[in-house]
Amino acid sequence: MPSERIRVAIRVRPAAPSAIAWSDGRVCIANTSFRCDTFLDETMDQDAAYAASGMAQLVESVVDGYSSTIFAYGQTGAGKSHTIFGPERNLGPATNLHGSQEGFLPRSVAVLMEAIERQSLETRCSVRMTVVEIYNDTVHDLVQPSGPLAVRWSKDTGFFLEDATVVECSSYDDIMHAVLAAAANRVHSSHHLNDRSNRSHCLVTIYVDSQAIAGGERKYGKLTIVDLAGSERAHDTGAVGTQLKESGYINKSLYCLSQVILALNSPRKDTFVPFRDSKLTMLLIDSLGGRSRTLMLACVNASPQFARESIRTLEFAMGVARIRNEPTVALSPQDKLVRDLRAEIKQLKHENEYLRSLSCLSRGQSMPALPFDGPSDNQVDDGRQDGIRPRSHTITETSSAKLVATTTPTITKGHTVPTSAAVQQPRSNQSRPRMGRSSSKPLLPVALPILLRNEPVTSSERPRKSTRASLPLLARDARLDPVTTTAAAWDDERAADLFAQLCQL
Ligand SMILES: Nc1ncnc2c1ncn2[C@@H]1O[C@H](COP(=O)(O)OP(=O)(O)OP(=O)(O)O)[C@@H](O)[C@H]1O
Repeated sequence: MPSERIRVAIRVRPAAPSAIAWSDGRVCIANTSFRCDTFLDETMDQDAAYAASGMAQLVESVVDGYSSTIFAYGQTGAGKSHTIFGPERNLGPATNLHGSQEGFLPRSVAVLMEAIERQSLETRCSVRMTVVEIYNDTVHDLVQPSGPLAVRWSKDTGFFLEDATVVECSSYDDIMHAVLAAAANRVHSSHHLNDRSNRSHCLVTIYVDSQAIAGGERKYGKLTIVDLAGSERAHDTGAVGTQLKESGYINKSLYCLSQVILALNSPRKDTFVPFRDSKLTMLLIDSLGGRSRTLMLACVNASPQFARESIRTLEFAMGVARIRNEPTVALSPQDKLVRDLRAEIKQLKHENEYLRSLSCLSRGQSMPALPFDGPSDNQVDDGRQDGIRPRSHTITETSSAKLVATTTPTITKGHTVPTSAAVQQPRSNQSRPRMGRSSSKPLLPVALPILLRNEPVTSSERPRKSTRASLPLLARDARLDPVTTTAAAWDDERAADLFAQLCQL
């Protein structure tokens, strides 16, 4: 999957009067406007907000081995927990979700379990989950509360939680029971802006391991749903004592998050990204600039009283929206090694082929037959799933000769040649071949750069009309690599016809 930007949806908590307006793809608060992907206005219920957010597509890709993250950010009382968990928190069976006020989490679990069910005839999946909170910059298990959990680093898996309780689940109800029990253990308290304010960041992570029943690669998808604690100012909340201390930790970890986002948006590629500065940023490393597909819910209160805080939330969201992630399928180390080696072999074959053709050209010889005909279909790893991108264009056997001849320098099945910038001209003019009867122009210097660049032939570059006489002869040859074919035509009068054929297709 190509790299993709983190998407941002703005969720508005209703208030009357409202300070927030939306027009032409922009949100406007107190004369400040922001562009945004998705605007979930105050009239939308949870059903409509979930459908418009696009979260369901991210959740479904978890079954294919991708990581997806949704995180809710915003001022205290802006509706983060309402959006993620729903108002009542007495979550019912999946069938009751439609039309209810349940939040994004139960809806995502329902979508996930449906996707697993749909694939159950071909794919075997196992589901596990953890629920933790980060309170005062220490991580606590919410499934079986105990002492703080250590965050460790491993070369293979990145940051991970040591000894977190992992719950095996086989149904929607299993997951929701665990989530509910865990949510009840979360630290909360009351202040001026929220009767039930969460004092910690909560991370629900659902792991989906999948493998085709017929065998093959084992994939490790992951869905992370994060309800962040709200940014707050002691002046507004009236926090003192423990609450004030909690407030300090919340704001510090959100500040670390903003520093990570600032660094990720730096134009300098070597900018240090301070992921290690807080537990929150360590655990979100995959979701920000990593291999996850991520959606941010920027929660704002529509009341004019909170316009300043809402603007700060949206400024933060605009920074997040510039970050690009590289969604990647997570494989077992063995499967990953096999994939990488296949991709490397394929690349080396291409390079070898290209060097052989260059070497033949520079000696003025036709190119000997290649020892292989490109990787067979079941060997080809097109890299689409694990984010490996080929270094130059590739055309498959099914591509038409027209495409081959006019739009790309690449020709035979799965073979690739570098772009024209890398192509060298023959060293000596004397050794250059001449065009056939119909032209005295040397063929190669004219034809090769045209064939190897990624543009059609212009009218001034076309050979004279008479050189196009015997096109049918070369119709089949036009499917061949132009480097190979042109090289074969060094000492051959058919070269001009070949060139004409390629120009005409
Ligand atoms: N879209 C909405 N529609 C109706 N009520 C909402 C909406 N959003 C939030 N609320 C209500 O506003 C109150 C505060 O919301 P919530 O607890 O979700 O805020 P929060 O951002 O999670 O706050 P904190 O960071 O302090 O935990 C709740 O009573 C909630 O039901």
